[in-house]
Amino acid sequence: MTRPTAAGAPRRVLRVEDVRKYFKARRARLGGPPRHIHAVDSVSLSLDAGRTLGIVGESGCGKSTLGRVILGLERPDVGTVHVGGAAAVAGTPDARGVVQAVFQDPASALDPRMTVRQSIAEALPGVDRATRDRRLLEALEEVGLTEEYADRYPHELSGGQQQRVCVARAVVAKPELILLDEAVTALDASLQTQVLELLERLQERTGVAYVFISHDLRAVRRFSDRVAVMYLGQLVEIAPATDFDTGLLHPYSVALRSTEPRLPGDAEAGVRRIVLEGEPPSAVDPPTGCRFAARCPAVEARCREALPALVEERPDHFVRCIKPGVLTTVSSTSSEAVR
Ligand SMILES: Nc1ncnc2c1ncn2[C@@H]1O[C@H](COP(=O)(O)OP(=O)(O)OP(=O)(O)O)[C@@H](O)[C@H]1O
Repeated sequence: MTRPTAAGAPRRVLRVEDVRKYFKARRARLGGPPRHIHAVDSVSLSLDAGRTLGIVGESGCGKSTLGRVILGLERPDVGTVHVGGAAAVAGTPDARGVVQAVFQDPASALDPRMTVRQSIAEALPGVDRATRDRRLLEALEEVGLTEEYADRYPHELSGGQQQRVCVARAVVAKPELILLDEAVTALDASLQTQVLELLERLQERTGVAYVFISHDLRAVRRFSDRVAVMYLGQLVEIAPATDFDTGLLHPYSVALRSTEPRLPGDAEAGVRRIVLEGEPPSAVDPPTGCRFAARCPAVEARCREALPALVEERPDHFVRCIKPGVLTTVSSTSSEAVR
């Protein structure tokens, strides 16, 4: 559900504009030139209230760094991030409370010396006690926990209950955007479903937007409205989640999608697995041209010459490739895949 503004247009709650985040890398040799890890490189995207943007890509492609920049925990070297309907700059006092986060490991996210009540109250600084208690109970109810959990310590809760407390702590300040960084990865399948359903209900009711970072492509596809695919610090594709099954256009996205484990009952006969050779190139001083060229099954000489732009190939579907759609996961014969 997208919450319309007074004028009827959707309310934008995240605007990432040409964000670059580089970290210093070790010099190749003593006295050699300084080198940088291009963790996030020229990423632009936006998100409206009530919508969910999934972010996927191999380990080290920059998903969490982008998340930390959105949260204001890292300052971008270039570019800006605006959060909330009032477009506060991430990391400034105006952005406080506008964005919250839920991370992978609830046990380490919760202070073992604090009760649930204390942990959640921390997210409401300066709020009087009566209001705080009321908001605490509302937040607990929101995540399906009763008042009796308020005075428990984290070790007295199951992993699923701990993650519910983390969600309650994230929602109690009524943020406009919540970053979910592998937020359900540590939970077993049925708990994952429960937490995702809880987040969906919350979104329908409040219009909160989610950025959902995950390695679990199945969960991303099911939970997100749009999916962004990152490779070596850059967006290579950003598309409606409905295009995720057979409509992906970048060879890397297609290969990534093809490695998703199939479950019994998946109606996907003819889907073939594309095994990528080699590791992603180093994020230190990445190659010119398409960053996926070294591993792309459909590479041509011109792919290495210049970095392709992110182009809108279909409505609301952007891809960074000079031959979009050259690879498909669905093949009419088991060997055909590269056209
Ligand atoms: N504080 C840091 N200092 C130096 N390098 C960093 C730092 N944080 C991240 N990096 C590097 O930036 C790149 C992107 O890392 P990031 O953690 O954002 O990737 P990721 O896609 O979230 O990976 P994963 O899925 O494994 O969490 C990697 O090369 C990583 O080593």
